[in-house]
Amino acid sequence: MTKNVAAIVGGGVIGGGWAARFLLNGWDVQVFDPDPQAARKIGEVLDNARRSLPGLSDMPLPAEGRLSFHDDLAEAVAGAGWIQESVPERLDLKHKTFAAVQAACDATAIIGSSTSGFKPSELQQGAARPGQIVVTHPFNPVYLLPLIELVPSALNDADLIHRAKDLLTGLGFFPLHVKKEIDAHIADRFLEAVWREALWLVKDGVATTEEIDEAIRMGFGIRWAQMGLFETYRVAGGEAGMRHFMAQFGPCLKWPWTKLMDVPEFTDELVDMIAEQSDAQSGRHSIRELERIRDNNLVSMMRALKAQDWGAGAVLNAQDRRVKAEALPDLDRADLSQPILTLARAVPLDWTDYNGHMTESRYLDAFAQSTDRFMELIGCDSSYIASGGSYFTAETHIRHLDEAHAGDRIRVETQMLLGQGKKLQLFHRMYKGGQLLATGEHFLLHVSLATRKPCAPPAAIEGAMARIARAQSALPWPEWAGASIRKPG
Ligand SMILES: NC(=O)C1=CN([C@@H]2O[C@H](COP(=O)(O)OP(=O)(O)OC[C@H]3O[C@@H](n4cnc5c(N)ncnc54)[C@H](O)[C@@H]3O)[C@@H](O)[C@H]2O)C=CC1
Ligand SMILES: C[N+](C)(C)CC(=O)CC(=O)[O-]
Repeated sequence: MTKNVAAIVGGGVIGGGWAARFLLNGWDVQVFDPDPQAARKIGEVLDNARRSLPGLSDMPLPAEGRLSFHDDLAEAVAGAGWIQESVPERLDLKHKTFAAVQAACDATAIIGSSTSGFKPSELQQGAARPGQIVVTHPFNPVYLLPLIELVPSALNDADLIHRAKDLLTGLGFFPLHVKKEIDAHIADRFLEAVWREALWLVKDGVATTEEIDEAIRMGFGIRWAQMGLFETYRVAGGEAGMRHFMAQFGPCLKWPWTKLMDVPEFTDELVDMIAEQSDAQSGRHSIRELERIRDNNLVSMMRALKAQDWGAGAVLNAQDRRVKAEALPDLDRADLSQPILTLARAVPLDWTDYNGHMTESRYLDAFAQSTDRFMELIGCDSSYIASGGSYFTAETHIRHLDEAHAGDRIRVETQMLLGQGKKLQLFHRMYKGGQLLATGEHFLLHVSLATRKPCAPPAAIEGAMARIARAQSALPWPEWAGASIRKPG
């Protein structure tokens, strides 16, 4: 398979985020940025991405790609299948950049622009191959947030849009196809409206930057992460839903609740006032610290949404399902004479504790995921469970042998000690590379979900367990299996 190569043209806040997203998804990344500090800055973004992105999923990311920096733009775009432009938001600079890129890049490569506001047709003006350039507008931090506004013009053909969607989806993004080009696309229209209103509130002395941020993050900001605007307001309409909501609150739009159409002038006085308030609010943290706090919160919230299979969480789950078959072997692909790989993933940020390592309860969480996978392998999958049979765990013994940290890749291999009738006894070993981190021994009983009592499993499950038992019969009994905590003295 040929290696995927991305070129990053402009490696600042956004280009650095794109570089991290590509690299951690296995792409080689070639960067062009005239800033002599670009390598350091991208290195710091990458450090943050490595601790946060891999653990967002319940499946492993591919091996990291190779990162290189180039003084020559032509060299940076050579061989790249995706070129992401993230130079400053100036149309003349973007045009100059596209001309230089197109003089050197592959004609079939996709050139995505991170522009926050320019329409694709504006970006394409004067280009050698206008149809090769499309808006792919990301959200900061690009390595964590799923949304990409994919905005084509009439000059982009269906094949390019299709390929762009596929590649972005493969990188774990949610490409939102914006069908009608418009200044500032969809999301930045909102952000600009909210930003203008906030500027007025500060300028008029109504609220400080801190009070405005509290008004957002203590209330509607949390709501918006899960239901957006329309679904939230539908619920707010009570049993009569959206119609009632509009009847009640529609007229307010004509009341003096909004100043949105006027833009406050960015006088030195206003800039100083906002910068000083912002320093007072958050100046005790460095920007990198704030980024880490933001990433911790985002990962925890998105993983909570995963558990609900909702919104951004559903996007992450869909990505996990796509890579699962590749990441975890089924019974026909596994070497059954050895312990079976039942978990491969990175340690998520929200699995770590005050000691700075994976907390004890998450060892059980990981082993429980391995047990679920083993159940799936023997035929106790979601459709079987829906039909009324399952396993309950009756006893567990975990030994914690070594530490794991956020972003570390871990895997669990499972030996079946007993799989007969209603009894299932599993011995999990958790590794980081070649290092044994923990063992978990679990005794389970097959049950009827109707009676909640133990009962024998059907022949298909018995058969799968017998197949594994035969294959693993030569494996030695694990040291510590059957043991419990020793009596003191
Ligand atoms: N910062 C944000 O929140 C977001 C920004 N964007 C968009 O991303 C683009 C980049 O913005 P930021 O990363 O925030 O800016 P930035 O100022 O952090 O980074 C721009 C980078 O481009 C480099 N650069 C300047 N001239 C260049 C050239 N001729 N060739 C290659 N690199 C060059 C600079 O050295 C700098 O590293 C803009 O179009 C912006 O609208 C999109 C989403 C969010
Ligand atoms: C402020 N901004 C217009 C650059 C914001 C964006 O484009 C998206 C984001 O990440 O908020």
